[in-house]
Amino acid sequence: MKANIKSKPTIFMIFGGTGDLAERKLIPALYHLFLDSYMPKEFAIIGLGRTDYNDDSFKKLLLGGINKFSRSGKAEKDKWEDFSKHITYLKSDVNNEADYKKMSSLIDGFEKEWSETPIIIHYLAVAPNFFPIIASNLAKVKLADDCDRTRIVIEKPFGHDLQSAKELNVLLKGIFAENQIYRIDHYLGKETVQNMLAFRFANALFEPIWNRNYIEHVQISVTEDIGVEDRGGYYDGSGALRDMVQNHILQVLCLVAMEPPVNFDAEEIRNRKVDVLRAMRQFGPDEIRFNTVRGQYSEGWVKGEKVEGYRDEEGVDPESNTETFAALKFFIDNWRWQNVPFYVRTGKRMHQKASIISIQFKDVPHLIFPNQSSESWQQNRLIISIQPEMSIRLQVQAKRPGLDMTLNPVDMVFNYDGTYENETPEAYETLLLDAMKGDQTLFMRGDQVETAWDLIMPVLESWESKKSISFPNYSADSWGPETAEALIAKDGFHWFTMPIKKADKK
Ligand SMILES: NC(=O)C1=CN([C@@H]2O[C@H](COP(=O)(O)OP(=O)(O)OC[C@H]3O[C@@H](n4cnc5c(N)ncnc54)[C@H](OP(=O)(O)O)[C@@H]3O)[C@@H](O)[C@H]2O)C=CC1
Ligand SMILES: O=C1O[C@H](COP(=O)(O)O)[C@@H](O)[C@H](O)[C@H]1O
Repeated sequence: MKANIKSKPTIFMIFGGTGDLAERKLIPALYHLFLDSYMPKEFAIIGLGRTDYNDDSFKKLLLGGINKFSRSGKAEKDKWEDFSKHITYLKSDVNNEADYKKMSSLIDGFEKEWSETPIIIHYLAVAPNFFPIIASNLAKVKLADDCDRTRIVIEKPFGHDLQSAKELNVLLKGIFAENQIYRIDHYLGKETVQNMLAFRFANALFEPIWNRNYIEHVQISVTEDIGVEDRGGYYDGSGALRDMVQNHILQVLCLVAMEPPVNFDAEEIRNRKVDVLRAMRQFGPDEIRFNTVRGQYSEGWVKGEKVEGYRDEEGVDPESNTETFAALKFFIDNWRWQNVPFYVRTGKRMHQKASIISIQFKDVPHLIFPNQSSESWQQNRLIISIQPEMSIRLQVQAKRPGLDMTLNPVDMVFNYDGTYENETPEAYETLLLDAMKGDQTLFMRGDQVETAWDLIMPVLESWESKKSISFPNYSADSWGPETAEALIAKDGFHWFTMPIKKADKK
């Protein structure tokens, strides 16, 4: 992939430049944008943190990150040298006002030498408790007030609940205009997630059947095989509902369920998405009891190795009642989706890493083929696999070759592998480039975040008030608690799972 559209001169201020996210995601993404000629000629990356680095030792840290985490493997020496000329480290503490003056003079230095006034992107890759102080201090040194010039990228989590999300929005909106605020949700940058828009709105075929008349139910399943890894401290105060459902899963659901936008403008797309959230049915006590399930993993065996239970993970309270699995049944109260259940589930330490949207269509009105067994009969299903396989499959019934009329389900498959030769960019590449271009389509607007919190608050509150749940209730390497199967089985359905390929088998 080689670019021919250049952004304006740009300065990336990476608060938390010495942290895990910068090392694993942000710097490798910027490096790839540079390799693919998307970076402007004049750009600077200013890494910020308290650790005692100089420019050279900081660059060494980042090179290590690229070599380990970049999608193209180790950096080529000359390319890295060209790229790293743009990197500077500024030792600074976000709480120290004097350090913002240093930031300001560093920026002034670039401005004086460059051909054009640069865009300044403040990327907040720090713990959320620092978001307010950074925003306020940036305002004090006038690094926030120019709408055309300064942008702020806010990492997740955006708030811990509805109240804190509202407070953060009020604070940010007191300093920045909405068109300067980029609330990141990295799922929206994934190639396959963006493709939902193309699939639905660039093909005439699907729109007529994309509704309650033809669709029986929808599933969105984001299962992970990893545990909480080294993020136990954060995760234990969060849980699956906050960590995955409130943001990534609801954003994906919006793309599946939204009405056709009239154009591809950021505001239009975001308006249509927020319409879905507004139409989603609120959870009352009965819905919480019957339509939600939570779980927590115990120890188990993964690929022949013993893994710890959640309560034994580092940073986790040994008596923790935080959920590592959540499954919910949602309804959207509008004309298109009335009475179509949307089942979502997510969990850690599950049997397979797979993010899948499965859309099951209604059965044929009358079956003319007698004697078909239940194994050979599958209602039409559209499976959009977000990752790791990137594909869209349409399951249809076909006649099995033979002398009798025996049917079986077959897949019509579009797989990214084998269709496209160019490599798929990482979500952060797309999102950082959009932030540079000033395109907010794939970022969450303030009202979207609040509406999503509003929807899940009753569930969070109910789960947090009822501590008597008997956790752990699923073992590592399983498909989650049995009650999650029951949630969907009582409606006559099953969770769809991707067939495990030979190479993936344990
Ligand atoms: N890591 C990931 O995969 C993901 C992270 N996120 C989000 O990104 C953000 C960062 O996460 P992550 O990188 O994992 O966290 P880390 O703990 O790895 O990094 C935290 C960063 O904050 C800096 N920092 C801490 N205190 C101060 C201070 N007083 N002044 C200046 N800098 C400070 C640290 O620098 P130093 O110690 O040098 O001061 C470090 O660079 C969080 O909001 C997280 O939720 C979101 C999705 C995924
Ligand atoms: O935001 C998060 O996402 C990751 C999963 O992201 P993916 O791109 O690997 O699917 C999840 O592991 C993490 O807990 C959560 O904070």
